[in-house]
Amino acid sequence: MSTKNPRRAAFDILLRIEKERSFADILIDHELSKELIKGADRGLLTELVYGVLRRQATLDHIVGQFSKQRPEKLELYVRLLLRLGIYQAFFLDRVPVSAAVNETVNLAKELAPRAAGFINAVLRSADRGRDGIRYPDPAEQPAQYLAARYSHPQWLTAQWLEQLGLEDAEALATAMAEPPPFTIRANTLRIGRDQLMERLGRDGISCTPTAWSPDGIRLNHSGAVTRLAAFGEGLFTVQDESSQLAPLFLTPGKGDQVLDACAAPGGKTTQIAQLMANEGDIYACDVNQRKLRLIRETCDRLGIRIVRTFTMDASSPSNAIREVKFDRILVDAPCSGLGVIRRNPEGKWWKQPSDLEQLSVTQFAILENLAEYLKVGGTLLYATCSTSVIENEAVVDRFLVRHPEFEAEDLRPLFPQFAPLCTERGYFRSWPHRDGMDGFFAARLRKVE
Ligand SMILES: C[S@@+](CC[C@H](N)C(=O)[O-])C[C@H]1O[C@@H](n2cnc3c(N)ncnc32)[C@H](O)[C@@H]1O
Repeated sequence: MSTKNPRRAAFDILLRIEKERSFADILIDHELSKELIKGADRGLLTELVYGVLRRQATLDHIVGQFSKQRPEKLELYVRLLLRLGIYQAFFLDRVPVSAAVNETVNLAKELAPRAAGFINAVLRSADRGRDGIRYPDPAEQPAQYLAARYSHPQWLTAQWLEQLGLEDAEALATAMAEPPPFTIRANTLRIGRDQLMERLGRDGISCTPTAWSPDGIRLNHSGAVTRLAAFGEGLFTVQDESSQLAPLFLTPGKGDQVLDACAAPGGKTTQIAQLMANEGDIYACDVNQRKLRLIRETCDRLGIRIVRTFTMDASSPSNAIREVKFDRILVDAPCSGLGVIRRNPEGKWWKQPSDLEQLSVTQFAILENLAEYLKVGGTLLYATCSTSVIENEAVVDRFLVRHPEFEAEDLRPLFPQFAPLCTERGYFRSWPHRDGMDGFFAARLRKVE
């Protein structure tokens, strides 16, 4: 049976991401499903694609030191081949440098024959000169330094510096360039966390309990967990620890009427159902009708019966919820995803600072629209997986000014166990480098009159 070179497959995927803005996970899954890449090469393909996307700016910076032409002026094929070669030679212990260079040059002979000599020369001189690579001076040009050294857009490193200062921003930049942890949540409607860990252990999966989430389990590998029998039996779902904390701050109770306004694919919807012991009503809505199927599938798998799904634009009035006053509303808002860029590294290169302002307009419109659907005394939780103040505190502040019937509740006295994860203003904000989970924000707003 024929096989495919994983480096060639990685090149093809990176090319499509550059040209079409396709998502890496979908392209990798598609390639692997063809079963033309075997054994350890399957892991190598994933590592090459994600590694190059995560380290792209650093790889270009290194190329720039050994090429007369600036990396952004190079032909796309040549730039991608050099990124692949430098990534293997500098960041992959499992590939000897000689193999990294030779394999890349062989690929170049096939894909960009006229540039094969140039690629060979750059890779070999980069290897010889690896100890002399220079980066911008962190004291003089901290944003440029973090951007080149840890491979992030410079406007983003500038934002981190403003929020955290150099030392902390450097720790964040380091964490954001690493692969993320792989975390699941036990479906406590069917099994306790300890029991599930025992079961996973018997299946040969090594794991540890999460530090903060009571139902979270961190797996020490990210293999195909959805193929495990325990997944099919609905004993767990995949969800980052930060995302597992948001529903806890909402405190939904048995028998409540709950609106999950931006619900797909349903990670938090199903956790809310768990917290309600599968009793009450959850209206799970999303503007994207196709994604509602994912919520229903997960509910079926986890044995959740109290969720009804609707297509709804949460930023404008809807007939679907016209008659209802809710005890709890979750707004897990559409956002930039700046807190999860290590999971979707391709996305960080597509975002612009102006996106944050635009998103904040939608986020505010969703809050404004949903305010009236909450009962007096009820709680609305506003959450994002963004680290940006523009999408978080600024949206909440603006909402509170316009809606004096709401007040922000300080999470620290209500949840003393999570106080170390809260900001000075009593909002939840997690950071990958400090807390070992994704970057996340949540504000608990109570309707007082
Ligand atoms: C952060 S994701 C939600 C994740 C989900 N809560 C979970 O835990 O699995 C944001 C969702 O908001 C949806 N969305 C975007 N704009 C919306 C709008 N105007 N009204 C309702 N949903 C919207 C997107 O389709 C996306 O599924």
